[in-house]
Amino acid sequence: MSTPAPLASQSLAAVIVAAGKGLRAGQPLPKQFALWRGKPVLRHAAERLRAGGVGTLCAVIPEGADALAGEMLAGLEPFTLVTGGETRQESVRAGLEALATQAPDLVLVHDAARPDCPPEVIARLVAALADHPAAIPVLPVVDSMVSAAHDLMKGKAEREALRRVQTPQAFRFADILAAHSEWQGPTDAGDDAQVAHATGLSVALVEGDERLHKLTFAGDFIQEQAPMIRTGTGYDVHRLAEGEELWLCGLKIEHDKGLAGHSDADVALHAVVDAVLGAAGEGDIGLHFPPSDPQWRGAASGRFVEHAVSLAAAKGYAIGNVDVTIVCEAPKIGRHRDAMRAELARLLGVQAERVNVKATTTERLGFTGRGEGIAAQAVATLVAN
Ligand SMILES: Nc1ccn([C@@H]2O[C@H](COP(=O)(O)OP(=O)(O)OP(=O)(O)O)[C@@H](O)[C@H]2O)c(=O)n1
Ligand SMILES: C[C@](O)(CO)[C@H](O)COP(=O)(O)O
Repeated sequence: MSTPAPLASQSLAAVIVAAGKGLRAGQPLPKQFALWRGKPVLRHAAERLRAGGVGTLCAVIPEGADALAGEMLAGLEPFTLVTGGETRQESVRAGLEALATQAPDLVLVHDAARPDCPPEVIARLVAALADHPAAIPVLPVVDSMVSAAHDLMKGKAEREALRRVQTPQAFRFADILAAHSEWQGPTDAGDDAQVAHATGLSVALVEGDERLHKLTFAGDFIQEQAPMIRTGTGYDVHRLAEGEELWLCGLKIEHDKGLAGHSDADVALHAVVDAVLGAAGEGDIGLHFPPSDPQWRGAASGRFVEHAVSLAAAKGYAIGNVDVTIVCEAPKIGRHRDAMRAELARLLGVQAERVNVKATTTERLGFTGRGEGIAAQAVATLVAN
């Protein structure tokens, strides 16, 4: 077994197996090349791995599919294309052998047919490799289980001892390459964890994610047709306090008080971030940038906007338009409106024409009326690429 170096300094590559026939999915093309949420399944899988920190990608594809796969992966260089085998196991081995000249420290082996890989799963897998040569994402079984003899129940199966296994599966590269090379059994192992385990490697189990669902049947494609347009709303409030800076829509505004908060407390950008995350189905700002995390202390909220836009882009969506309303008695927003609009558009990566900044007072009523705080609400639409 290879000795691990500190994880941060280790190179991470991925083998994406995309050489199957996809017969059960019944798509006009093998399922990994079919469109899902507006983009080819293989493209989604590759983009999500990149977003999770993967460097070199090796896509294992059917014979003769180089041009098609190359077009689908354009812009995601560096990647290599390798011809797969009759079974998934043979395809994985071909991918690992193709990576051998680069000898990455760590490798993820991933089904192209699982297009939505959350970066946090990759983080959990890589962290587990500090203590184990292999790590796989698993989920609990929620239905009761039986063993079967044809169409008759044979006996009860112990659900508590079972897990559903997903990909990506993570390995120290030298170990999994050796395990595949040493394998003497039939070449239809269910997955690479089985190959690793059979050669004596310990395999850590980390929490998987339902988003890693494997596209298998025609229904997976019918139900997953992406809406062309998605909408999200955001709302945020921060307290006005003396001695604080006032940041609104990414601009520092001169005022006798500023907004208090863990980051720069830009209440308008926070509302926009929540609107974009909401439209993308990616939770909220607290999930991605927890106030308990010291790295976000004093952070410029523009970073949060850019991250939300990148998450939407990874799902195949671009900003349609964003409309934000700032609710305060003072300062007066009107004279800053054009600059705010321009800066917000820059952060969102769109023309200013797609952005609108409004302001209102609450007629001196409530906390905004008394000048105790500023509120903001936003609406964002996303359009499928
Ligand atoms: N010889 C093979 C078989 C499968 N795979 C890949 O392994 C993953 C998981 O396999 P599965 O979902 O079973 O895909 P298919 O074998 O293509 O599906 P089917 O059994 O419906 O034909 C898929 O990304 C598939 O492309 C592969 O690279 N090489
Ligand atoms: C690798 C795998 O996706 C882990 O769950 C699974 O074993 C693939 O099985 P399939 O029969 O090739 O769909």
